Amino acid sequence: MEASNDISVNDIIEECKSFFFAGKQTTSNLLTWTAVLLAMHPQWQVQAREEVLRVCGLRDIPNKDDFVKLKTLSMILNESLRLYPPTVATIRRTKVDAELGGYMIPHGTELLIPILAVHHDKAIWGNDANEFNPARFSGGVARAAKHPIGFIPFGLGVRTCIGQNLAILQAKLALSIILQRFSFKLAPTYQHAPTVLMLLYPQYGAPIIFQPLSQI
Ligand code: HEM
Repeated sequence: MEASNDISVNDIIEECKSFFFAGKQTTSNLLTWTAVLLAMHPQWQVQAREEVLRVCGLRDIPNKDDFVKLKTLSMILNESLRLYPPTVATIRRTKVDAELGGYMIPHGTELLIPILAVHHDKAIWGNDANEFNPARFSGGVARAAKHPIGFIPFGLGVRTCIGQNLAILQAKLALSIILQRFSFKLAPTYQHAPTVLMLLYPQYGAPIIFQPLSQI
């Protein structure tokens, strides 16, 4: 029997499941790590809050014109995605025999692209590769690393993440609203233990204490 090119109901259900998984945990993961990093580095939290208040005021939810002005927040999100990329690796399979960096890769070989390792490579990021320094992104993503594709939290090429703009938009929106209203710090029970369970998670959770700015 000839295979049908029609999209079945089952195909659509499977696509929806992919989008729910690919979209939800990754973005909430990004928000978690960014909150942890801002709690660990209060000077960046203050800078991010000052920017949000300057651009959006005390209560207004950022609109589409505001988003491009939130440069510090963009730098912070990029640095968070660099240090703690929710997706730690991606995979490619060669369709033909290929040569890559002087190596012959036979057709059908699976290659693991270690996003987490690339993001912590001192040859690409310098000696402070393991430190939180959003300022490295101040000249834009292209200038942050010594290699043009040193920053790949959303993968690369034709199969790059389809939801990356949505993820950044959601993260900026959520963080702006939080920064406008709360100051936050790590709870004494926080233990820093990034671990991979499909995605990169804080193994013992991320207990954070939020204090309304109105009470400070
Ligand atoms: C911080 C949030 C996110 C991160 C870190 C992330 C990361 C990634 C990565 C690394 C890939 C593999 C790309 C490659 O192999 O080159 C991917 C693929 C994908 N992502 Fe995301 N993603 C995020 C958010 C989202 C959102 C919000 C959606 C949808 C609403 C989404 C949907 C997808 C889909 C459908 C693919 C498969 C694309 C394809 O194979 O053509 N992702 N993502």
